[in-house]
Amino acid sequence: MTKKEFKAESKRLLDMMINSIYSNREIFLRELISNASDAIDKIYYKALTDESLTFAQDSYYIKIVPNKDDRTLTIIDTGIGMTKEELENNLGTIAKSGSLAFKKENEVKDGYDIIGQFGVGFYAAFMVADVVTVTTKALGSNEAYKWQSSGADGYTIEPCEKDAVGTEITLKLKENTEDDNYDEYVEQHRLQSIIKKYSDFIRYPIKMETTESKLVEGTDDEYEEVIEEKTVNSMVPIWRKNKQELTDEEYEQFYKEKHYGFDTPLKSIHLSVDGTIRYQSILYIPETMPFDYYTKEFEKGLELYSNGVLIMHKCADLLPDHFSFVKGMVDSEDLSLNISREMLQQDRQLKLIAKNISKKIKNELQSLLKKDREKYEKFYEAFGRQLKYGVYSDFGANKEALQDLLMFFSSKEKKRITLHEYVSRMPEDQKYIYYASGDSIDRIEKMPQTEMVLDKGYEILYFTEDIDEFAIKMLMTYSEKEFKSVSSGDLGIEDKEEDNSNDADPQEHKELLDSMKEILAGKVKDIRLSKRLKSHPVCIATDGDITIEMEKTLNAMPNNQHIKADKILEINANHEVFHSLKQAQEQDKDKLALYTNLIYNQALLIEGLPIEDPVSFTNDMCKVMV
Ligand SMILES: Nc1ncnc2c1ncn2[C@@H]1O[C@H](COP(=O)(O)OP(=O)(O)OP(=O)(O)O)[C@@H](O)[C@H]1O
Repeated sequence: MTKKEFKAESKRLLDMMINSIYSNREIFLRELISNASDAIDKIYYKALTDESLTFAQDSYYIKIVPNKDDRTLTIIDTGIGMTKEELENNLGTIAKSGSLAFKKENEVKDGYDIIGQFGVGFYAAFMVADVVTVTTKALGSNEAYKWQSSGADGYTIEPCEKDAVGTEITLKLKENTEDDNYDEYVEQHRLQSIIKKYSDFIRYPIKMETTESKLVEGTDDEYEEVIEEKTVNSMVPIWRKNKQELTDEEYEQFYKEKHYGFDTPLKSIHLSVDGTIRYQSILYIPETMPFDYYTKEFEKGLELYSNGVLIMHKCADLLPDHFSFVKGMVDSEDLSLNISREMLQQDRQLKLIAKNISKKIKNELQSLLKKDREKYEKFYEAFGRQLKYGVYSDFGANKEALQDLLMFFSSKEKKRITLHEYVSRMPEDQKYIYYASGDSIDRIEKMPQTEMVLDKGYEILYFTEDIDEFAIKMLMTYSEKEFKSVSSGDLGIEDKEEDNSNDADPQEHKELLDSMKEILAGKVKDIRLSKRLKSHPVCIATDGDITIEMEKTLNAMPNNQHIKADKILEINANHEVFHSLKQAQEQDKDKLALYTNLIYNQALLIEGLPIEDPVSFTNDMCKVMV
């Protein structure tokens, strides 16, 4: 049996390459600039082993020359150039990467890493150009060649004149159509912004003539157009610099330049990891919440670079949702990119980096909490809610990692404290971590249910956000202590023997409680004598897992399932109101119904719950007054 080779329809292949690989046309410039940078790198590598060569970094550059009249864009480099044979091989064969071959031959190391690997980037030029002309002179050669192609039809190669070693690629831009404007690729500002976006950290200067309007010397209102050659890229990626050499101002400057936010970041984290996967990263904890943070429009993610070239603007997979506020970038030379560089071929490396980054962020936040409380509180004010979501979501998968970053307002301290701080000062006889939920600190402070817990000298955490109780339910315990709502049926507080002020006998008042239960049938699950009330006559407690605040939150959700908390009406047997109830029970059943309804509605009001029938409530009030 003879084995046959596959044939390829090269015209169709080229057409597919040009039109299907990239989703964004502007990246043609990134590809050509990366090739130019690779070509210069190759001289650098050659110079390492060839003593007759010296590599003077300053003499190498890339130049972008737009020509509006001819509608051409030329990319010039002072790199290694190509011989006639290399032109044939590299630009005449699709998917042949001279750069990859070079990398393998020269065992490229030490950070000057060559970008090209697939042998397709060059053809991106045909996304914007009808005709591409390459003139090139290889290092060490006296001959120069011109390669020209209009795409699928093939190419020509002929000798030409060129003094300097290097390559010049001229694109004759396509004609504009109704939908597409190609003129933008000869516009100075547009080109500058594409270079800044993708190629800002190419190691060699990318030069361009720029026209700027400047004040004429000696005048104060006369301007003239000045043409200057400028380097438009920053060249040295700040993340490749040594941490010790960088100042806070430089990190802040980078944050602003990259438009990560308008604020001044609270903290920057600079990572340089050289493990199973190598990467560098600069991360920021912003100071203020972006205006769209809690909207559908907000996109989390970090910038992803491969060898200093931007691959993805917002790589969401690098950040877990609970740290979605983090801004910054990651650069790695170890990513397996797909052919368009728009995606990654496998996400194992990305997962590793993401895991690593997530750990670092957590550690940095923890150290901020320890070392700079004020800053941490500022951070928590803006993004604490997201951490609580993090505890709750994914069925609590991250709760352990996040629990020590949480803070809640304390009844004792009158400011936010951590769970660790709470537990570490719990009196020995205190079994639970107590919390009270309500709309605001003010309201919670006035809640009758807190009386007994406070009286015992126990601290209460105030929950004012709807997510709080859900997060805590997911956490279940902290340091082996369970959480308990001050409104829950059983507070788990044992009365000291001498304190029997709340020890009224329920049996003794059974008849009254039963009559009241009948009056409030369907509204409350039970009526009990309270152990927690001191000065207030009445409150609502709950049995079971659903508390009043949770009921409110669940019922405010779009898929409202009318979930109800099991409400218990608690009455303070030591309060004068209780005696009035007792009297009414004995003398006037209508009065008992009136009083019972009144105190029930009062309890609802205190909880911030709506009164079912406000008109009959006010009528009842009037009846008491007249
Ligand atoms: N400006 C240049 N100077 C010298 N050689 C070049 C230049 N541009 C391209 N080449 C050669 O042509 C080859 C093919 O380039 P092309 O951009 O298609 O692929 P690549 O850069 O190797 O890989 P990738 O598709 O990953 O960018 C390169 O590998 C390189 O050998």
